[in-house]
Amino acid sequence: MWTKTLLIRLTLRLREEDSFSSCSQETITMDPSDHKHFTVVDYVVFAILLAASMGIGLYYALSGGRQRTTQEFLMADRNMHCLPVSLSLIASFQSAVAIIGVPAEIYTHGTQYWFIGCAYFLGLLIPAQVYIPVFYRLRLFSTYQYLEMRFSKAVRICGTLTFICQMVIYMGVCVYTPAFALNAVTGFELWGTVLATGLVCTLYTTMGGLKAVIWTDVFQTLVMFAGQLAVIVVGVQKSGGVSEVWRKVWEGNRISGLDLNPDPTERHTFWTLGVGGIFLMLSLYGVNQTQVQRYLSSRTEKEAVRSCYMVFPSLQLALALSCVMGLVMFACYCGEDHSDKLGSHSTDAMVLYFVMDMLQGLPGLPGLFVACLFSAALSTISSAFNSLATVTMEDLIKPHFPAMTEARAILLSKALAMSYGLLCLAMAYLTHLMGDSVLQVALKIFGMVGGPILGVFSLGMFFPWANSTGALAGLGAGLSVALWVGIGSIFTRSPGTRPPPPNCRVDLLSDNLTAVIQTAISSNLSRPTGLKRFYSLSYMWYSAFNCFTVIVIGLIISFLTGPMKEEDVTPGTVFPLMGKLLCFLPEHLKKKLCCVTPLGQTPQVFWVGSTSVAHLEMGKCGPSARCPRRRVGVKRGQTCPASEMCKSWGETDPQRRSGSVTQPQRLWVFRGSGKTQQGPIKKTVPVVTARRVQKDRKRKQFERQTETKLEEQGNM
Ligand SMILES: CC(C)(CO)[C@@H](O)C(=O)NCCC(=O)O
Ligand code: NA
Repeated sequence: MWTKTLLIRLTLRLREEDSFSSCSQETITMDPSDHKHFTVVDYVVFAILLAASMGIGLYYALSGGRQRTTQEFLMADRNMHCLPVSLSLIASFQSAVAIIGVPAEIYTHGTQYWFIGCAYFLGLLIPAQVYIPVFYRLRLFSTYQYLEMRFSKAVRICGTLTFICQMVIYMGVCVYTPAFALNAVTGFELWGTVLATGLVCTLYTTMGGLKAVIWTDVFQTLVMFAGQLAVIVVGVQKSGGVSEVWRKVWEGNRISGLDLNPDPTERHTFWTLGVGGIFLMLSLYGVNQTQVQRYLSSRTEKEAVRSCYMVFPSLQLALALSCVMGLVMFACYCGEDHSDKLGSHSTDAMVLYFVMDMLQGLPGLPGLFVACLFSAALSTISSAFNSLATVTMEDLIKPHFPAMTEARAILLSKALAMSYGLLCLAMAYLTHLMGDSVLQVALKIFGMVGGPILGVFSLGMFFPWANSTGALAGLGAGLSVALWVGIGSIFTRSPGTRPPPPNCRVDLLSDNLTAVIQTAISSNLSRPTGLKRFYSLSYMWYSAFNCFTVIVIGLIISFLTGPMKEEDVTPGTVFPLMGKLLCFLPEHLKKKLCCVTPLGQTPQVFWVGSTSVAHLEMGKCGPSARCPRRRVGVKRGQTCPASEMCKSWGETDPQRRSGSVTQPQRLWVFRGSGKTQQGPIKKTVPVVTARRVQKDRKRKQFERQTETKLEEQGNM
């Protein structure tokens, strides 16, 4: 295999000669000791970013419901549109790590990483079609509530703790990256920057709740794109235009073809990126609380699904921008080693060096790029803080203190956001000690800790036989194997010397050839075997591998300890995957094979006046409603036994039971399957303002229908 590549490269080499990059000769005029690229304009641009973010936080702290309910603070009143939600979804996992790490990856290893874009198709389609409908219809507060409904409290707590670990470690990398890069290049105080980032972020997250987090995300995502675009435009211009950049990256062999090598230890191939990447995407966009919280804050399920689809183009754009930036950097810097000027061997730091090099002398642009880095970081950190506060509150604290007042709960949520902020600063220090490429560190964390979490959710959602013991054992096994491989990989990593900076032309130095052949031969000879081979599994497979470990162990233990029956599983928690895949089979066969119970329908939200409530209490179903409890033979608009209605609805709204409702009320009514989820319908959301009522034409029409129908029924 390698000999073939070598031959091709050799031919390339022999064909070409001469020339050095013109770009680098022109532009590297920077004095290595000169670390100050910031003019007053730059500081102003950067200050505007921070001020605007704080402003948005303040706005939501003082407007609307003033963040006095957890429903508003953590769920944005479940009233968001898809556009802000989708921009906020990309912002969650697109941090300074990607802005700096992806160009560094492309610069050193070529465009192979770009194939991760292929994983976005299924990686977003599956969440939209499978995970979002399940979570949304259960009307959860936190994803981990799902684990309790499907399995047990213990699974929920273990899931929550795993998630907290994942996010806190990831936060460390996120806080550290921009601070580290800035320090290396502009001489910004490292720990001062880390502290400032943490502080600003904690403040606006704490003040403005999820609404502020989502709207600052929108603003920050736009700043992020603008900063990257600025670097690319200026960089291309300085290196002599698009065709010149293309010529250089082509000659430098940076454009990678589709690598179909099936070897799972190969770091980046189409299979590791395009297929392993799907599982990475599922763990991030399907079951990660940060994202699920955004889906749940959407006003309807359709809107949530739409926002997930809308992530696709923006994520492709983000990926393309950072890859192109890496290529432009190559066109300018190939064959040069700037590590002595930087005092650091990290390619990550070199990316920032390149940016500042390009943008110097253009007042405002260095400021814009630093704003871009911080936007990316802040949007990720704020989302993570908010989600951490949510799970700690909903999954760890509230279940043990059910009588806590709302005011107390909100105070505690804020205190939590604050203390997680401090914890992340500590984690930033840990990253500082690790010294790997930041992109790889972040993606490894997602795979090692996120993979097992994805496994538990998938086990519950697709396999009705899985029981609580199986889930716990599976999660434990998944995490252990993940740690084993992850830590093993650190220790078996070949200590080898740092690779030289990539050459402009693969043919430039003929004496390099011997070196290349030698490395190729030695790497071929020292091909890892046995356990070492297991340790050298590509980190892009971590998510998939760990997810499957959880599922396999989970199923084995479940079958050993007594599998669950489909009837015993909480309705709406199992996705009828087999039923959908085997739709061509006759009904009785499908029933035998399990997994045919459809998901519950989205609760139909409608408003009823006091009259209709009275009627409902007397035992009339709403026009499009079925009995909330399964009743055989009850059809649309028919009367169902009063005892059933009052029992189930009385439980959900004590106010209505006492008959004191005078204003329109919102009710959740389930249509379709006839099964109701008792669990999640804990709260009815009271009182809509008169203006909103007028605005919503459809609802009014529905109300009118309700009234006439009920009058008719009353007259009968
Ligand atoms: C999560 C993906 C892979 C999604 O494209 C990408 O945004 C990425 O590589 N992120 C790295 C982690 C970060 O930017 O914080
Ligand atoms: Na971000």
